[in-house]
Amino acid sequence: MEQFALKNAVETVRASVPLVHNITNYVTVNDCANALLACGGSPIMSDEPEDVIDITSICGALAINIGTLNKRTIEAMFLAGERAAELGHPIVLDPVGAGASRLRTATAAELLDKLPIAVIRGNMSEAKALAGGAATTRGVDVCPDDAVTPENLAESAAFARDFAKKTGAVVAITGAIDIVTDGEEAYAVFNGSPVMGKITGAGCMLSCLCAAYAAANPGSMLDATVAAVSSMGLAGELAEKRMGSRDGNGSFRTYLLDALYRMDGEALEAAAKIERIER
Ligand SMILES: Nc1ncnc2c1ncn2[C@@H]1O[C@H](COP(=O)(O)OP(=O)(O)OP(=O)(O)O)[C@@H](O)[C@H]1O
Ligand SMILES: Cc1ncsc1CCO
Repeated sequence: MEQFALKNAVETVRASVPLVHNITNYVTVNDCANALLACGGSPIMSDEPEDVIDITSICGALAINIGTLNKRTIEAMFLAGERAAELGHPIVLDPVGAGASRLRTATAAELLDKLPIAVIRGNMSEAKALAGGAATTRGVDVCPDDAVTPENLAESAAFARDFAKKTGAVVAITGAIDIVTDGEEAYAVFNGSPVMGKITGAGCMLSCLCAAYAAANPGSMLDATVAAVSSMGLAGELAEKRMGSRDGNGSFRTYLLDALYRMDGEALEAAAKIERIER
Protein backbone atom coordinates (compact mmCIF):
# COMPACT_ATOMS: atom_id res chain seq x y z
CA MET A 1 0.00 0.00 0.00
CA GLU A 2 1.50 3.27 -1.12
CA GLN A 3 1.40 5.77 1.74
CA PHE A 4 -0.02 8.54 -0.43
CA ALA A 5 -3.03 6.42 -1.28
CA LEU A 6 -4.48 6.80 2.23
CA LYS A 7 -4.46 10.59 2.26
CA ASN A 8 -5.76 10.66 -1.27
CA ALA A 9 -8.56 8.22 -0.45
CA VAL A 10 -9.70 10.26 2.57
CA GLU A 11 -9.66 13.50 0.63
CA THR A 12 -11.42 12.09 -2.41
CA VAL A 13 -14.37 11.09 -0.25
CA ARG A 14 -14.65 14.63 1.13
CA ALA A 15 -14.23 16.18 -2.32
CA SER A 16 -16.79 14.00 -4.10
CA VAL A 17 -19.37 13.56 -1.27
CA PRO A 18 -20.56 10.14 -2.47
CA LEU A 19 -24.22 9.42 -1.94
CA VAL A 20 -24.53 5.93 -0.45
CA HIS A 21 -27.70 3.87 -0.53
CA ASN A 22 -28.05 1.77 2.61
CA ILE A 23 -30.34 -1.17 3.16
CA THR A 24 -29.43 -1.81 6.74
CA ASN A 25 -30.60 -2.89 10.16
CA TYR A 26 -32.78 -0.91 12.55
CA VAL A 27 -30.28 -1.20 15.43
CA THR A 28 -27.44 0.93 14.09
CA VAL A 29 -29.07 2.79 11.22
CA ASN A 30 -28.59 6.24 12.77
CA ASP A 31 -24.93 5.55 13.55
CA CYS A 32 -24.45 4.45 9.95
CA ALA A 33 -25.97 7.67 8.63
CA ASN A 34 -23.82 9.77 10.97
CA ALA A 35 -20.64 7.82 10.14
CA LEU A 36 -21.23 8.47 6.44
CA LEU A 37 -21.72 12.18 7.09
CA ALA A 38 -18.64 12.23 9.33
CA CYS A 39 -16.35 10.78 6.65
CA GLY A 40 -17.64 13.24 4.06
CA GLY A 41 -20.21 11.09 2.33
CA SER A 42 -23.96 11.44 2.21
CA PRO A 43 -26.34 8.71 3.41
CA ILE A 44 -29.75 7.66 2.23
CA MET A 45 -31.61 4.77 3.81
CA SER A 46 -34.27 3.02 1.77
CA ASP A 47 -35.53 -0.55 2.06
CA GLU A 48 -38.98 -0.51 0.46
CA PRO A 49 -38.95 -2.65 -2.71
CA GLU A 50 -41.01 -0.02 -4.55
CA ASP A 51 -38.47 2.69 -3.65
CA VAL A 52 -35.03 1.12 -3.88
CA ILE A 53 -34.50 1.05 -7.66
CA ASP A 54 -35.01 4.81 -7.94
CA ILE A 55 -32.92 5.50 -4.87
CA THR A 56 -29.95 3.34 -5.83
CA SER A 57 -29.99 4.88 -9.32
CA ILE A 58 -29.10 8.31 -7.90
CA CYS A 59 -26.36 6.96 -5.60
CA GLY A 60 -22.71 6.09 -6.10
CA ALA A 61 -22.63 2.89 -4.03
CA LEU A 62 -24.91 0.44 -2.26
CA ALA A 63 -24.32 -0.95 1.23
CA ILE A 64 -26.33 -4.06 2.09
CA ASN A 65 -26.41 -5.09 5.75
CA ILE A 66 -28.47 -8.14 6.75
CA GLY A 67 -28.52 -7.31 10.48
CA THR A 68 -32.32 -7.31 10.83
CA LEU A 69 -33.32 -8.81 7.51
CA ASN A 70 -36.91 -9.72 6.72
CA LYS A 71 -38.71 -10.93 3.60
CA ARG A 72 -39.51 -7.41 2.39
CA THR A 73 -35.97 -6.11 2.87
CA ILE A 74 -34.46 -9.21 1.29
CA GLU A 75 -36.53 -8.50 -1.83
CA ALA A 76 -35.32 -4.89 -1.70
CA MET A 77 -31.69 -6.04 -1.42
CA PHE A 78 -31.92 -8.02 -4.66
CA LEU A 79 -33.83 -5.31 -6.55
CA ALA A 80 -31.38 -2.61 -5.49
CA GLY A 81 -28.40 -4.90 -6.05
CA GLU A 82 -29.44 -5.73 -9.61
CA ARG A 83 -29.90 -2.05 -10.43
CA ALA A 84 -26.59 -1.07 -8.81
CA ALA A 85 -24.91 -3.82 -10.83
CA GLU A 86 -26.43 -2.50 -14.08
CA LEU A 87 -25.07 0.94 -13.25
CA GLY A 88 -21.65 -0.35 -12.21
CA HIS A 89 -21.99 0.93 -8.65
CA PRO A 90 -19.87 -0.85 -6.04
CA ILE A 91 -21.89 -3.02 -3.66
CA VAL A 92 -20.70 -3.70 -0.12
CA LEU A 93 -22.12 -6.68 1.76
CA ASP A 94 -22.12 -6.82 5.56
CA PRO A 95 -23.25 -10.36 6.39
CA VAL A 96 -24.24 -9.58 10.00
CA GLY A 97 -24.88 -12.77 11.93
CA ALA A 98 -24.20 -15.14 9.01
CA GLY A 99 -23.85 -18.54 10.63
CA ALA A 100 -26.22 -17.64 13.47
CA SER A 101 -29.38 -18.59 11.57
CA ARG A 102 -30.24 -20.42 8.38
CA LEU A 103 -32.02 -17.39 6.91
CA ARG A 104 -28.97 -15.16 7.43
CA THR A 105 -26.49 -17.66 6.03
CA ALA A 106 -28.65 -18.53 3.03
CA THR A 107 -29.49 -14.89 2.24
CA ALA A 108 -25.88 -13.74 2.44
CA ALA A 109 -24.80 -16.67 0.25
CA GLU A 110 -27.50 -15.91 -2.33
CA LEU A 111 -26.58 -12.21 -2.40
CA LEU A 112 -22.97 -13.20 -3.02
CA ASP A 113 -23.99 -15.64 -5.69
CA LYS A 114 -26.37 -13.38 -7.61
CA LEU A 115 -24.82 -9.92 -7.21
CA PRO A 116 -21.34 -8.69 -8.18
CA ILE A 117 -20.38 -7.80 -4.61
CA ALA A 118 -17.31 -5.53 -4.60
CA VAL A 119 -16.49 -5.69 -0.89
CA ILE A 120 -17.46 -8.14 1.87
CA ARG A 121 -16.91 -6.66 5.35
CA GLY A 122 -17.56 -8.86 8.35
CA ASN A 123 -16.01 -10.57 11.33
CA MET A 124 -14.19 -13.89 11.03
CA SER A 125 -17.12 -16.01 12.22
CA GLU A 126 -19.38 -14.48 9.57
CA ALA A 127 -16.73 -14.95 6.89
CA LYS A 128 -16.21 -18.60 7.87
CA ALA A 129 -19.93 -19.29 7.84
CA LEU A 130 -20.21 -17.77 4.36
CA ALA A 131 -17.20 -19.60 3.03
CA GLY A 132 -18.95 -22.83 3.95
CA GLY A 133 -17.01 -23.59 7.10
CA ALA A 134 -18.29 -24.34 10.57
CA ALA A 135 -21.02 -21.92 11.64
CA THR A 136 -19.73 -20.70 14.97
CA THR A 137 -21.06 -17.13 14.87
CA ARG A 138 -22.06 -15.95 18.33
CA GLY A 139 -25.04 -13.82 17.34
CA VAL A 140 -23.66 -10.73 15.65
CA ASP A 141 -20.28 -10.93 17.40
CA VAL A 142 -17.22 -12.95 16.52
CA CYS A 143 -16.85 -16.31 18.27
CA PRO A 144 -13.68 -15.96 20.41
CA ASP A 145 -12.24 -19.14 18.84
CA ASP A 146 -12.37 -17.51 15.39
CA ALA A 147 -10.62 -14.24 16.32
CA VAL A 148 -7.58 -13.26 14.27
CA THR A 149 -4.45 -13.24 16.47
CA PRO A 150 -0.76 -12.67 15.73
CA GLU A 151 -0.34 -16.46 16.02
CA ASN A 152 -2.96 -17.38 13.42
CA LEU A 153 -2.50 -14.33 11.15
CA ALA A 154 -0.84 -16.24 8.29
CA GLU A 155 -3.48 -18.96 8.33
CA SER A 156 -6.30 -16.38 8.62
CA ALA A 157 -4.88 -14.40 5.69
CA ALA A 158 -4.70 -17.57 3.58
CA PHE A 159 -8.36 -18.21 4.34
CA ALA A 160 -9.28 -14.58 3.52
CA ARG A 161 -7.34 -14.76 0.23
CA ASP A 162 -9.19 -17.95 -0.76
CA PHE A 163 -12.53 -16.43 0.16
CA ALA A 164 -11.76 -13.31 -1.90
CA LYS A 165 -10.68 -15.43 -4.87
CA LYS A 166 -13.79 -17.58 -4.63
CA THR A 167 -16.15 -14.59 -4.48
CA GLY A 168 -14.28 -12.10 -6.65
CA ALA A 169 -14.77 -9.52 -3.89
CA VAL A 170 -12.34 -7.61 -1.74
CA VAL A 171 -12.67 -9.22 1.69
CA ALA A 172 -12.26 -7.21 4.89
CA ILE A 173 -12.29 -9.42 7.97
CA THR A 174 -12.26 -7.18 11.03
CA GLY A 175 -11.54 -7.55 14.72
CA ALA A 176 -8.53 -6.78 16.91
CA ILE A 177 -6.47 -7.33 13.75
CA ASP A 178 -8.12 -6.61 10.42
CA ILE A 179 -7.26 -8.42 7.20
CA VAL A 180 -8.02 -6.88 3.81
CA THR A 181 -7.37 -8.79 0.60
CA ASP A 182 -8.39 -8.98 -3.04
CA GLY A 183 -7.25 -12.58 -3.27
CA GLU A 184 -3.72 -11.61 -4.34
CA GLU A 185 -2.40 -8.83 -2.12
CA ALA A 186 -3.27 -9.05 1.57
CA TYR A 187 -2.78 -6.49 4.33
CA ALA A 188 -3.11 -6.60 8.08
CA VAL A 189 -4.37 -3.43 9.75
CA PHE A 190 -3.45 -3.14 13.40
CA ASN A 191 -5.29 0.09 14.17
CA GLY A 192 -8.32 0.00 16.46
CA SER A 193 -9.48 -0.10 20.04
CA PRO A 194 -11.01 -2.89 22.13
CA VAL A 195 -13.75 -0.40 23.13
CA MET A 196 -15.04 -0.66 19.54
CA GLY A 197 -16.30 -4.09 20.51
CA LYS A 198 -18.24 -2.54 23.41
CA ILE A 199 -20.51 -0.45 21.22
CA THR A 200 -22.96 -1.82 18.72
CA GLY A 201 -22.38 -0.85 15.13
CA ALA A 202 -18.66 -0.25 14.73
CA GLY A 203 -18.71 -2.92 12.03
CA CYS A 204 -21.91 -1.60 10.43
CA MET A 205 -20.45 1.91 10.33
CA LEU A 206 -17.25 0.59 8.81
CA SER A 207 -19.18 -1.20 6.06
CA CYS A 208 -20.85 2.12 5.16
CA LEU A 209 -17.44 3.79 5.12
CA CYS A 210 -16.22 1.06 2.77
CA ALA A 211 -19.10 1.92 0.42
CA ALA A 212 -18.30 5.65 0.50
CA TYR A 213 -14.59 5.00 -0.07
CA ALA A 214 -15.35 2.56 -2.90
CA ALA A 215 -17.65 5.07 -4.62
CA ALA A 216 -15.07 7.85 -4.33
CA ASN A 217 -12.04 5.68 -5.21
CA PRO A 218 -13.25 3.33 -7.94
CA GLY A 219 -9.75 2.70 -9.30
CA SER A 220 -8.84 0.17 -6.62
CA MET A 221 -11.35 -1.50 -4.33
CA LEU A 222 -8.43 -2.90 -2.34
CA ASP A 223 -6.85 0.51 -1.66
CA ALA A 224 -10.25 2.04 -0.95
CA THR A 225 -11.06 -0.69 1.57
CA VAL A 226 -7.67 -0.53 3.29
CA ALA A 227 -8.15 3.23 3.65
CA ALA A 228 -11.65 2.84 5.08
CA VAL A 229 -10.55 0.12 7.51
CA SER A 230 -7.47 1.98 8.74
CA SER A 231 -9.38 5.26 9.14
CA MET A 232 -12.02 3.51 11.24
CA GLY A 233 -9.30 1.87 13.32
CA LEU A 234 -7.50 5.17 13.90
CA ALA A 235 -10.80 6.84 14.79
CA GLY A 236 -11.27 4.15 17.45
CA GLU A 237 -7.80 4.81 18.86
CA LEU A 238 -8.40 8.57 19.01
CA ALA A 239 -11.81 8.05 20.63
CA GLU A 240 -10.32 5.77 23.28
CA LYS A 241 -7.57 8.32 24.04
CA ARG A 242 -10.21 10.98 24.57
CA MET A 243 -12.10 8.93 27.17
CA GLY A 244 -12.08 10.36 30.68
CA SER A 245 -12.40 8.45 33.93
CA ARG A 246 -16.21 8.80 33.96
CA ASP A 247 -16.73 7.98 30.29
CA GLY A 248 -18.17 4.71 29.05
CA ASN A 249 -19.30 3.31 25.73
CA GLY A 250 -21.87 6.08 25.27
CA SER A 251 -19.21 8.77 25.17
CA PHE A 252 -16.91 6.52 23.15
CA ARG A 253 -19.56 6.23 20.45
CA THR A 254 -19.75 10.02 20.21
CA TYR A 255 -15.95 10.39 20.27
CA LEU A 256 -15.69 7.80 17.50
CA LEU A 257 -17.97 9.85 15.26
CA ASP A 258 -16.04 13.02 16.14
CA ALA A 259 -12.78 11.32 15.20
CA LEU A 260 -14.21 10.21 11.86
CA TYR A 261 -15.39 13.76 11.25
CA ARG A 262 -11.95 15.16 12.11
CA MET A 263 -9.99 12.45 10.25
CA ASP A 264 -7.01 13.97 8.55
CA GLY A 265 -5.33 12.22 5.64
CA GLU A 266 -1.82 13.12 6.73
CA ALA A 267 -2.46 12.07 10.32
CA LEU A 268 -3.82 8.78 9.00
CA GLU A 269 -0.70 8.18 6.91
CA ALA A 270 1.43 8.84 10.00
CA ALA A 271 -0.61 6.63 12.35
CA ALA A 272 -1.76 3.81 10.07
CA LYS A 273 -0.38 0.42 11.11
CA ILE A 274 -0.65 -1.51 7.87
CA GLU A 275 1.52 -4.50 7.04
CA ARG A 276 1.63 -6.46 3.83
CA ILE A 277 1.09 -10.16 4.50
CA GLU A 278 3.41 -12.31 2.40
CA ARG A 279 2.15 -15.65 1.16
N1 LIG B 1 -10.48 -5.82 20.10
C1 LIG B 1 -10.36 -4.89 19.15
N2 LIG B 1 -9.22 -4.15 19.06
C2 LIG B 1 -9.08 -3.21 18.11
N3 LIG B 1 -10.03 -2.92 17.20
C3 LIG B 1 -11.19 -3.62 17.22
C4 LIG B 1 -11.41 -4.63 18.19
N4 LIG B 1 -12.64 -5.17 17.96
C5 LIG B 1 -13.15 -4.51 16.92
N5 LIG B 1 -12.28 -3.58 16.45
C6 LIG B 1 -12.51 -2.66 15.32
O1 LIG B 1 -13.89 -2.37 15.28
C7 LIG B 1 -14.36 -2.24 13.94
C8 LIG B 1 -15.53 -3.19 13.72
O2 LIG B 1 -15.06 -4.51 13.70
P1 LIG B 1 -15.85 -5.75 14.31
O3 LIG B 1 -15.12 -6.95 13.84
O4 LIG B 1 -16.05 -5.58 15.78
O5 LIG B 1 -17.24 -5.66 13.55
P2 LIG B 1 -18.59 -6.42 13.81
O6 LIG B 1 -18.39 -7.61 14.71
O7 LIG B 1 -19.19 -6.69 12.49
O8 LIG B 1 -19.37 -5.25 14.57
P3 LIG B 1 -20.93 -4.88 14.74
O9 LIG B 1 -21.72 -6.13 14.44
O10 LIG B 1 -21.08 -4.42 16.16
O11 LIG B 1 -21.27 -3.78 13.80
C9 LIG B 1 -13.13 -2.49 13.07
O12 LIG B 1 -12.60 -1.23 12.72
C10 LIG B 1 -12.15 -3.25 13.97
O13 LIG B 1 -10.82 -3.00 13.64
C1 LIG C 1 -27.16 -6.07 17.74
C2 LIG C 1 -27.63 -6.27 16.36
N1 LIG C 1 -28.59 -7.20 16.09
C3 LIG C 1 -28.91 -7.24 14.81
S1 LIG C 1 -28.04 -6.14 13.86
C4 LIG C 1 -27.22 -5.57 15.21
C5 LIG C 1 -26.21 -4.47 15.10
C6 LIG C 1 -24.81 -4.88 15.15
O1 LIG C 1 -24.41 -5.79 14.22
